[in-house]
Amino acid sequence: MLPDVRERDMNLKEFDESIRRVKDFPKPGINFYDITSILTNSEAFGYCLEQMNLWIDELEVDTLLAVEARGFLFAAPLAQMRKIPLVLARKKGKLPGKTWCEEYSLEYGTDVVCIQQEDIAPGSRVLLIDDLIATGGTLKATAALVKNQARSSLAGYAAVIGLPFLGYEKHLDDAPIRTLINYQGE
Ligand SMILES: O=P(O)(O)OC[C@H]1O[C@H](OP(=O)(O)OP(=O)(O)O)[C@H](O)[C@@H]1O
Ligand SMILES: Nc1ncnc2[nH]cnc12
Repeated sequence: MLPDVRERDMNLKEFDESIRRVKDFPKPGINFYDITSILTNSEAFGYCLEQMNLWIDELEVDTLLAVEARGFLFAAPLAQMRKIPLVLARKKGKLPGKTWCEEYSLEYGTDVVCIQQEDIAPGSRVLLIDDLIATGGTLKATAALVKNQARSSLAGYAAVIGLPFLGYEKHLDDAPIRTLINYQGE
């Protein structure tokens, strides 16, 4: 479902046009939604931050957790705007100190995501942020770290782009999902 767009914001067509598509990347058959073209368009980037900021209030969030690498770009300015902690979920081997890690499957492979044990205060209410949700595997694994290891609760899942035809809703059924734009197929 496409989101409502307030009149003073970008309209949905303009926002859609700000997202570059790259066919057959990183593998044949994948239609890649490239958010770097949002970052070079300050109106589009600002629209993302403004809308995500509303989700922080709506979902009563006190901590942001961003997924490597493209989730960082949206979560970092938001965390600073709202003066709330930003926790990084990174691929295995990138974070120093004690970590919790979880393996997951991707649309195009498998990977391992980790967070630092000291970074989330137990009892936090965490919004997970990424650029795009495809199968939901990345966010599901990250959510498991928040709930089972960090003993915190999940306020929701947030991303710029959703690809619901890849089935993420069935994997992320334990908290609200928020996306700015959804694509229904290739
Ligand atoms: O919903 P899923 O099927 O899990 O897929 C979505 C994930 O895939 C992409 O990241 P990728 O693993 O390509 O890493 P990158 O951001 O570091 O390039 C994207 O940025 C999401 O994190
Ligand atoms: N189709 C896609 N476009 C961009 N990032 C992705 N991550 C997983 N699938 C993707």
